Amino acid sequence: MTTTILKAQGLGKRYGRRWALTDCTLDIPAGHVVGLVGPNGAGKTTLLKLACGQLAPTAGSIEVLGGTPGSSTAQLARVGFVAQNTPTYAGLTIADHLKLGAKLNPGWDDTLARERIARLRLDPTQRAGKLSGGQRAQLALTLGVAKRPELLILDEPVAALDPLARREFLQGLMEAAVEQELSVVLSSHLVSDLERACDYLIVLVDSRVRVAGEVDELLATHHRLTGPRRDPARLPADQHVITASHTDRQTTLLVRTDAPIHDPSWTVSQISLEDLVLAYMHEPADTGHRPVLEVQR
Ligand SMILES: Nc1ncnc2c1ncn2[C@@H]1O[C@H](COP(=O)(O)OP(=O)(O)OP(=O)(O)O)[C@@H](O)[C@H]1O
Repeated sequence: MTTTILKAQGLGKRYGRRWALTDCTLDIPAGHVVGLVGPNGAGKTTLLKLACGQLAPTAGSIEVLGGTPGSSTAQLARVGFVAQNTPTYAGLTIADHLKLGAKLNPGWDDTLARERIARLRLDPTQRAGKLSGGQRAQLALTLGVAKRPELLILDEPVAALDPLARREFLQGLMEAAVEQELSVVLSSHLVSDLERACDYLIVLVDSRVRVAGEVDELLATHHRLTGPRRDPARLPADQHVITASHTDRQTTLLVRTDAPIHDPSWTVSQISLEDLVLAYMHEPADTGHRPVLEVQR
């Protein structure tokens, strides 16, 4: 079993003169449910399509499960891809989709597919065009997991679903990940969904990776500091300021540091995953150790 599911080095993709992804360097370990988050147009779909071999890089390199994406039938069989809007064939029944899955995928697990459809109480004779958005997404997920890939990639699979359908979909995804020892990468705009489903996070903004790592580790190394007003540039060198906001008398910082914060003038508080994602979404690409979001109140 490969220990790295995705390794990108200086990866870039250009459409005409416009870069959709720039200088992307990533090393994602196996065994995680990885959340890829970022605003519209950040490059998420581009990265996911590069990972499954639907696009070829313009610059740099990408390896998935130790191989070149889309380079062989064997490589294609190891990676499942559920595209945006969970596409299915409207005129085909659920049973037809399973037959097609069996025909196209050498590792197809028909028992798993049928059991999953039964568990979801879906009627195999129903045409996909007559399913609800949530049911269609579940069908697409079933096709993805029954292929028995080592890595399943999903591009905004829950975007069109209501909160209950989203929860059921993510529950099914997490169960499949555990039961089948499957690594998963999914993109979403909804941090609350990522919080529930993911244990590894990548924030992509303006075609660049801003932060990537295990959720627990990211939350343990990012802190909100509140205290008397001060210049963030004078913080210890190991405290990297992600955002800074000030009132006349008070400064609030979101900092990243591996070391404990001893300065008694700060009140240190934990941050949520949403705080972390929003902070990095504000961070411009070329930051060093200087404060990156200055807000005057
Ligand atoms: N086929 C294409 N031709 C030209 N430009 C493209 C093409 N596909 C994507 N782009 C551009 O590349 C950038 C990244 O697009 P991408 O679809 O990867 O972003 P995204 O993060 O998935 O966005 P969203 O959240 O809206 O789905 C965007 O500026 C987009 O306009």
